[in-house]
Amino acid sequence: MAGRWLVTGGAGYIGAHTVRALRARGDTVVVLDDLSAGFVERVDDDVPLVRASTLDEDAVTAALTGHRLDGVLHFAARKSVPESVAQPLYYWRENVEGLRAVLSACARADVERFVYSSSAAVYGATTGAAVTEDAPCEPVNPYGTTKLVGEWLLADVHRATGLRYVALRYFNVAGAHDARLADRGRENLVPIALAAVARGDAPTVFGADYDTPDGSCVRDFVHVDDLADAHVAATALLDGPCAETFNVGVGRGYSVLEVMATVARVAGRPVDPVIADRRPGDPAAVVADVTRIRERLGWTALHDLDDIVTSAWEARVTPSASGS
Ligand SMILES: O=c1ccn([C@@H]2O[C@H](COP(=O)(O)OP(=O)(O)O[C@H]3O[C@H](CO)[C@H](O)[C@H](O)[C@H]3O)[C@@H](O)[C@H]2O)c(=O)[nH]1
Repeated sequence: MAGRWLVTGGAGYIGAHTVRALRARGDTVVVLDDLSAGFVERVDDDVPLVRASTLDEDAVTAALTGHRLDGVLHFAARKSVPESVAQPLYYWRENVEGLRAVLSACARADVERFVYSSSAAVYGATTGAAVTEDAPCEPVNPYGTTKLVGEWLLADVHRATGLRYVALRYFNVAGAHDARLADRGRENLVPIALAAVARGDAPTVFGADYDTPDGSCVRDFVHVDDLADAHVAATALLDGPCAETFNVGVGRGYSVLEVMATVARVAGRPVDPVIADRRPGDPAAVVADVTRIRERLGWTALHDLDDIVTSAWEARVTPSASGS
């Protein structure tokens, strides 16, 4: 059934890609975004944009009732690990209090379908083996803590009111559908490495002495278009009672050095990275077990690392000081 969705953070990188995928299915979308990190150019002219913070419960309620919406995809949040370490109170307000306010608005507007952006950061330092959704959650930074508390809040509300929800734990998201929707931030490996190579600078590898095949960290890189499709697939579960959590990754790890080699190939330029010290807080390997999402949703990633880096290279835009 085509839905009528409020997409919070719909002017952000992942939110805007998901708006595109929902509309391609024929769903109706209203975006709520305070544009603190999002960009108005990412919102199509024929999509209503409510310029408000998720902390403004009355504005969220009015958007839900005014547009007769029946579900929420909640992307609006802060997502920088180092920033969360420096400013935990800010992260608890934006990510936890923001979610609480949106859920409260849902209760007031009788909206009972909810998709939540969670993160592999909820697991903390994993053993390196592919991690299932039942693995212990022991986040190692405030960003991960706020995402995990959000999952607990959803579970509590589900038990109390029957709220139907799906929580998606994203692994390392990269790539772009096109330049307009692309990630404009410089917070993650792929955009940082591509920007360095475009400038003619050597990218940096944080640590080549890990207990991994080539010594650099291993991550599970998922294309943002695949992630957007996972959200569309997840909405189907909300037609009935639902309280589920899924990893969203490819199920295969690539090392930072493998990413550098892919960047060199895609950019057609030699890349000779600088090997630097380990970055504090980095687990050696984080890879998703994707059995559950494949079996329950029939979703599987279609794009590999080559597609991810190629799409990000083709869509690269002028670096901005902030934004995502
Ligand atoms: O210039 C760089 C940038 C990053 N890295 C390395 O590349 C890997 C990936 O780093 P990112 O910062 O791109 O991503 P993280 O794995 O640290 O974190 C990402 O994935 C997490 C979940 O696993 C959270 O979702 C988080 O928000 C998201 O940024 C790390 O080993 C990092 O040290 C480099 O070597 N050089």
